[in-house]
Amino acid sequence: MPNRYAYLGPAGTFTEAALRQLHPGLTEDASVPCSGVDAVFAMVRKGEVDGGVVPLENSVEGGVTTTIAELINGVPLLISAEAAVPVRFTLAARDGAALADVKRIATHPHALAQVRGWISAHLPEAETFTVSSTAAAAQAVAEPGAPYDAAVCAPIAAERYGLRPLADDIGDRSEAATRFIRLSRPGALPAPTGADRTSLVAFIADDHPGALVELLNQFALRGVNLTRLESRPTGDGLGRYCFCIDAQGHVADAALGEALMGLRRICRDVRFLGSYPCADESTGPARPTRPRATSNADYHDAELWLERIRSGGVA
Ligand SMILES: O=C(O)C(=O)C[C@]1(C(=O)O)C=C[C@@H](O)C=C1
Repeated sequence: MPNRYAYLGPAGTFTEAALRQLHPGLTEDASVPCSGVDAVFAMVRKGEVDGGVVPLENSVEGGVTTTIAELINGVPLLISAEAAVPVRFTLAARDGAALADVKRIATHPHALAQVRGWISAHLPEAETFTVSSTAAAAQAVAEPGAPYDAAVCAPIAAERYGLRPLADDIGDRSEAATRFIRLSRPGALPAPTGADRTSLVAFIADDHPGALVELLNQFALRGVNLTRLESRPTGDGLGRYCFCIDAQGHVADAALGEALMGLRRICRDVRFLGSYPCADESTGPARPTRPRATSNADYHDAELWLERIRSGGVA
């Protein structure tokens, strides 16, 4: 049986586009739409599917909080792949409706945040409503007696649910993109490709001046570039945070491996979330020039040297 993947549905979401980018040719039976990000995590955790695709962050609106909270808490899952999808929004309505008829607009909260400027310029009187996804908004608008007049969704969702676009490309930022991740149950990691990313969550041991700097130094000293740093509440009380970190490189790289060992020594807990190939340059800054002496060969040479002097050899 082919692998089955859960995703934030229904059909026509940007998440489905990400799933298809990661698995071109995936059949309808092998893709399982879920009504929420938490439902995707639950299906993967229970082993009902082989993996799941969820949004992680958007270039305009930032992190998707449900995804981040699920990654931090509960039964650990691994990120085994990522995809970057450009997001272009359409305002779509039932056939026969004109822009002037639109009084109630439905969409996903992240999508709403990306089209706010357009709505206040073109439909300042319209009320907005948030639903579980952009495609769920399109589906709701298409229903007879729908409570909404229009949906902000992907052009493909408008088409799938038989809606007519009233305005295209209504995003306030034309270059907006969302980064999606594929979740897997813990198991063998994807092999290093030379352009990988590693994700983790660090929980500092005790709050003290410089605690965050100490954490960051583990990467800086070893020439490891970070592509994302986000503090999130641990849920244990006000003022308690953990740090979600994405770093360039694979855990199999000596420098990154040593940085993780450093974190393990100084943190209360470190949740490793996976090493996986980078989607493309749009998901992080261009590869930086590594500082001197942080390559795998440099680390190996230093390890051999230490072994030699420990066993009484000549340095
Ligand atoms: O609703 C969708 O179509 C989704 O895939 C979710 C989502 C998000 O969570 O950010 C994905 C991309 C867009 O930024 C808007 C919504």
